[in-house]
Amino acid sequence: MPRGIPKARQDESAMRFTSFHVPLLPNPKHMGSTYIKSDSQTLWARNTAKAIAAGKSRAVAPEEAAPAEVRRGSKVLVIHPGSRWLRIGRASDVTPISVPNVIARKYKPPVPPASFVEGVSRPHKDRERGQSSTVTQPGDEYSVGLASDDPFDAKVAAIQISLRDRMRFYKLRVTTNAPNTASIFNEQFKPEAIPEVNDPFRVDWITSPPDEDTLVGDKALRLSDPTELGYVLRWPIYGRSFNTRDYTSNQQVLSDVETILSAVLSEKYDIQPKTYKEYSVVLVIPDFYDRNYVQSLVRMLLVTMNFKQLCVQQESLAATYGAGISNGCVVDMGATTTSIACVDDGLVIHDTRMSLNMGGNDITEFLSVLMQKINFPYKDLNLARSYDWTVIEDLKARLCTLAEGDVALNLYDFVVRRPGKPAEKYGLRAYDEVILAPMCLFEPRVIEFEQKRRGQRPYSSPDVTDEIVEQIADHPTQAMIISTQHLLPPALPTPIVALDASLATPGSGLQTPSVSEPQPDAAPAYDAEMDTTAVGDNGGDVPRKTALSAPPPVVNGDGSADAPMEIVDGDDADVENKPVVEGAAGPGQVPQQQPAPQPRYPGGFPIDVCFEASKLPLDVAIFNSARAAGGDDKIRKYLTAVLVIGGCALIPGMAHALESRLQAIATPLVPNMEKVVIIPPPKDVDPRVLVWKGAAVLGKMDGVSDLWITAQDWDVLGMRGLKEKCFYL
Ligand SMILES: Nc1ncnc2c1ncn2[C@@H]1O[C@H](COP(=O)(O)OP(=O)(O)OP(=O)(O)O)[C@@H](O)[C@H]1O
Repeated sequence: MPRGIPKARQDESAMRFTSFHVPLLPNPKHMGSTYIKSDSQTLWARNTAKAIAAGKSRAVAPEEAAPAEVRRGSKVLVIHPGSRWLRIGRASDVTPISVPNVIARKYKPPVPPASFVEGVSRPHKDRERGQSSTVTQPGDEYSVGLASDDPFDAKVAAIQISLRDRMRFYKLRVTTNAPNTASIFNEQFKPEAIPEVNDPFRVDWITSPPDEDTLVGDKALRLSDPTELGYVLRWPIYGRSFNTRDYTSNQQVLSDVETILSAVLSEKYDIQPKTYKEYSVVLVIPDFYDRNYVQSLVRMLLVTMNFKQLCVQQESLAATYGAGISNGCVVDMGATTTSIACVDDGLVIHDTRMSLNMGGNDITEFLSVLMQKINFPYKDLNLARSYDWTVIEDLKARLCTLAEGDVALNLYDFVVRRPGKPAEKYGLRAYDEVILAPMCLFEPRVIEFEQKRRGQRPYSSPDVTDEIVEQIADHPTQAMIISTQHLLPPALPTPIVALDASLATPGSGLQTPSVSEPQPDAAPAYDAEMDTTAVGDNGGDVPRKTALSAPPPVVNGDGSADAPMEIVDGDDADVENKPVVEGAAGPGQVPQQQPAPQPRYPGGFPIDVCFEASKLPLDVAIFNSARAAGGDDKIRKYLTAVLVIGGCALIPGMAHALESRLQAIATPLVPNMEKVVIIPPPKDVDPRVLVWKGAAVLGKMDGVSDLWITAQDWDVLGMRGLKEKCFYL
């Protein structure tokens, strides 16, 4: 304080005694950036200058004078490719067009039949007989406690136990014998034919081979029998990359993506290839993206299709723009994937990104299996046919719920529309099937993760795989998430179980727990007893296990990810899915002496870390994502702002189902945990298009001009240019 001036007078005048300006500390978020630090950056300036010069010369050319009024964003296309839907539109549009992301391509005979990979468990009997058999006979008992040696029944029973506990907690009555009553009704139901004139939703099937070599979107799905008509039907995007199972080469899949895009632009927007150079593109990519996927798409758009310039945005970031928030944990539940990421002031926090290998398709499939257990009245159901898939998708959208209060033995109806036959109206009785199906996201034991990745080849070329390895090593989120699994007592029912210790044998690829030395990060062992009391006043309003049998703490001193092999999600059946090396000793056998080779996965880990993490139950994964953002403060911050989007967010009761389960996990683990809050999408905004809308907001902003990269930039800088312009890494 300056001498001679009483403190009171200083306060009164409120004047500073110096004009020296103390500069603010640099923002730590940007300190890692190399932006404007290397010579290569000057290319932006040069390319921008070139573009401006080109613009000026056009402006003086009278024949190319710009139109007086152009709506902002009308020359910007926003493209959000999904595994089921392609969302596309001009940034100036209010909503995008949603087109099924599918293509039918003429094929030289023999045409391969439509591929359908079962992603969820099925009863043994179904597997033996083929897909569309009914299982329950009138009088059969199908309920909790069923004495059956079929692992499928055991899995369903476990989900039912969880449901019953929740219903008991909410004091809801369980209807005994409901499956039986429903089975008898469904078995006897005879459909009623709807005359064509009375069916406003009748489908105009394509029954003879059309002239076009390719059909896209809805038109492709109208082929009565693609194989018979000489077409192969394929969905080029799967999960957060390309569908490599159904394509033999990367070029084929890219060619299909390009064909779909140009067909949609031409048919819906009348934008022809020769005018692509006038349009800029905002491309929405997954948060946990595959570099090679992004690389290929960008090259296709800038070089092959020749769009003017491009900007890439990650889904969760776009979602926060769409919702008008700057911080939150974004949970995007799509058809094949559920992705989670926390966004902090307009930046995706790397270590919080998670991608679960499950979504709406699993709910659809599981619903169909459950329906067949109660004698689904439409006997010919075959999910490989697109019109039968639509029947179950429609039932799912109308019937499925996550609100326990909605569980009742209800009567529903549905219509089957098949080529060459009149539409048929069926009646259906169902009980808890409508809630068990979506519960598979929280109890993924019925999902066959191993089966899903069978037949898929890595899209990346070898050198790009190395980049992914590097990426995982740099951002070991998933490794960390798995390695810290043992700290988590799960919400009811147990989503994580200890892996049978007998499997942790030398040569099995799994390590025997070592607890000889105390570890600093070791978690306290949990008691194995169940406690189904309520958690707290409001948030903890579900029964839960407050205690769980956790294995001995197994944290490697160096924090490596091999230790967590002692815990996996799922049930014992998942053990089959582990990378057990041939020749490993089984329980009670003498282990072989010679060390078996360790399977090597990306990042040098003995397990496929991303794959294992992709099996986590939804609530556990969200908690882990928030935890990966930092300490308890971050968990409180992100769990009080969970933004749920994507098609599955439309399931009634989803918000409460997430809230209650997350609260049950967080309350005992996080001191002073507040109430978990699920942020609804803005009023009247469909959660399926929120990401697109957010990206469109960006496409209309003036500031976005700093984010564009041109074909020249791409040519010189490639992915590096993209990262520096669009991601702020
Ligand atoms: N009302 C509804 N109730 C339940 N599920 C729904 C509803 N509407 C859509 N879905 C499901 O949402 C899923 C599609 O979600 P979305 O449109 O976000 O997919 P996508 O972006 O193509 O998928 P992905 O994110 O996996 O690439 C489908 O499984 C669909 O059945």
